[in-house]
Amino acid sequence: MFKVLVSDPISDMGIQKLYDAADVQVDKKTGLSEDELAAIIGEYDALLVRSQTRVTRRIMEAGTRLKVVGRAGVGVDNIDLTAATDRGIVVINAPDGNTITTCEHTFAMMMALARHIPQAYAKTISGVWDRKSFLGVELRGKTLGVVGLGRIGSEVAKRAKAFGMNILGYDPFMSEERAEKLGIKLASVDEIVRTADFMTVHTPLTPETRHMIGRKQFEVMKKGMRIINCARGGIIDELALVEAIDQGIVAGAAFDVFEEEPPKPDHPFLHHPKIIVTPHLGASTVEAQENVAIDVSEEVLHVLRDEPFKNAVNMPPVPPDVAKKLQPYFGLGEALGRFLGQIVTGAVGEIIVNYSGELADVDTQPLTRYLVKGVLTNHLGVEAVNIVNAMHLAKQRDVNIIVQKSTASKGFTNLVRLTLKTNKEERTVAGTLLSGYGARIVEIDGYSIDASPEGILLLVSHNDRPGIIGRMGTLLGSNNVNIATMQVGRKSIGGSAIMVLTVDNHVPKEVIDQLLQQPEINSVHEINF
Ligand SMILES: NC(=O)C1=CN([C@@H]2O[C@H](COP(=O)(O)OP(=O)(O)OC[C@H]3O[C@@H](n4cnc5c(N)ncnc54)[C@H](O)[C@@H]3O)[C@@H](O)[C@H]2O)C=CC1
Ligand SMILES: O=C(O)C(=O)COP(=O)(O)O
Repeated sequence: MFKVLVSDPISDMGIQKLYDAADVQVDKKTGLSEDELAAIIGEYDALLVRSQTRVTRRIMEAGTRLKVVGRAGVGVDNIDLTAATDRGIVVINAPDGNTITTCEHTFAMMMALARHIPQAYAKTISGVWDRKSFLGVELRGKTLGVVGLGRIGSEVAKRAKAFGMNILGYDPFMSEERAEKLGIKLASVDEIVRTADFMTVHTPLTPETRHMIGRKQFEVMKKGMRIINCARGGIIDELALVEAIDQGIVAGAAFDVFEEEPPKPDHPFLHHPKIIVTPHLGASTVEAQENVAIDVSEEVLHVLRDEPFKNAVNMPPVPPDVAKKLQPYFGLGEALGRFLGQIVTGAVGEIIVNYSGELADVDTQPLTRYLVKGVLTNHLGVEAVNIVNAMHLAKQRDVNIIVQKSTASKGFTNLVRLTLKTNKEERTVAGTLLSGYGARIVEIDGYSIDASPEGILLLVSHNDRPGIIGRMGTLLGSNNVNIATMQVGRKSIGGSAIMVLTVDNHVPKEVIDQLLQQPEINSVHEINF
């Protein structure tokens, strides 16, 4: 008999399958403190939560029988994924069940924003009949910019067409063909902020999306823009947004999510006449709550019964024989993926992996998952991609994965070469596992190099001229960025060259901009592992 604990308010209809299962006993105990949960979790095989229960390392460790944690929703911010993975506990979420509901909430916010509904409601019920202050705008004929065209963003775009809106969209994983089918004109974030009338974001919160709409974007933004965020707090810089509204650049904003939830009582959004807010209600409908509960219950049953499951958000254990051979390469594979994922521009259409040397004779499938995971992590977020779903996510995005094997390994006993083809460029990195030294990057876009894929790297492409290296050092040094190691690669004297620096701290955006203004420096990328 499997024992399942439901510790948050989850739809009873949705988890009926668990109640009906002859091999499952369900207990519902909501509102437990961490101490109370830690005291009882040892009896359970599965834990079902929403966002309230904090499933900490302590809970995972006390859950000696715990095989699976199910999240009835998308975000798993409240679950310690590393602790779950360490303990071999599978974490399941329900990514599809609340898509439409959140999309509809986005529209509710967009229309409330366009017609000042919350402000007009408040005034009317206060006894003031004010028809002058709330002149709205139509959606028809306006341009909507959608940043993030995944499940929710694509549905928003579809519905916006029914309102007669023109759609501009940005997502590094959206191909021209899919965009065309959805009636979306692909554009950069810059084009969107300069030309759209409304703008909505639907990305996860990642280092790349944090403050992706900030001061710089507000400076060039079309006057009168209206902005909606029903994704995650922090994608739009809150303080910069308030400034942009006060300067008359942004006409209004509608937010369901905050950088800190719940927001402090003095948060400027809560007192601004042009900002409307809801308390993270995006997924809160009867239907979505039922859907996510059904999906997560089914998946939890699969895990408990040792049947195949698909929505795991952490890493499942790898079979011991495969692990023994490949485990040492997993870190290298993921690092190569993360490296290229952070430097390519354009929509990734093809991932080509070439294994050579001693890897040519091994079943490298699990390793390929790590490479693909690394590539996708940069855009989809650490929470969304794991080795279970990496290939599935790539396929969903029409990304073609090609695996090749060859015996030529440039003198290395093993070599992993990764190439990404996007609609704009093709880039390659190769790495090896050196016994005693660990993972090394040995080639970048055909330049020989020797760098360790860890910490923070700076990749600079420049023209091979005297003085560049010195200028780089001076500029970084004067901005308090300490260089730990430096490698230079070139194909011919005076030709194009690359520099790979390991730095001890993040390089501020302004410093990268200063580097880019230097003559002979063509591109600069900070890469985080
Ligand atoms: N307010 C609420 O209650 C809810 C919020 N959400 C949030 O909504 C967001 C979207 O959810 P889904 O559509 O289900 O996720 P998804 O994974 O289907 O879509 C996210 C999309 O963002 C794209 N993306 C990543 N980095 C990007 C970048 N730098 N620029 C442009 N696009 C980028 C990805 O390629 C992906 O297609 C997530 O943050 C999720 O947590 C989801 C459900 C309810
Ligand atoms: O599913 C998500 O990511 C959400 O943001 C909704 O979370 P909730 O279950 O409403 O706390």
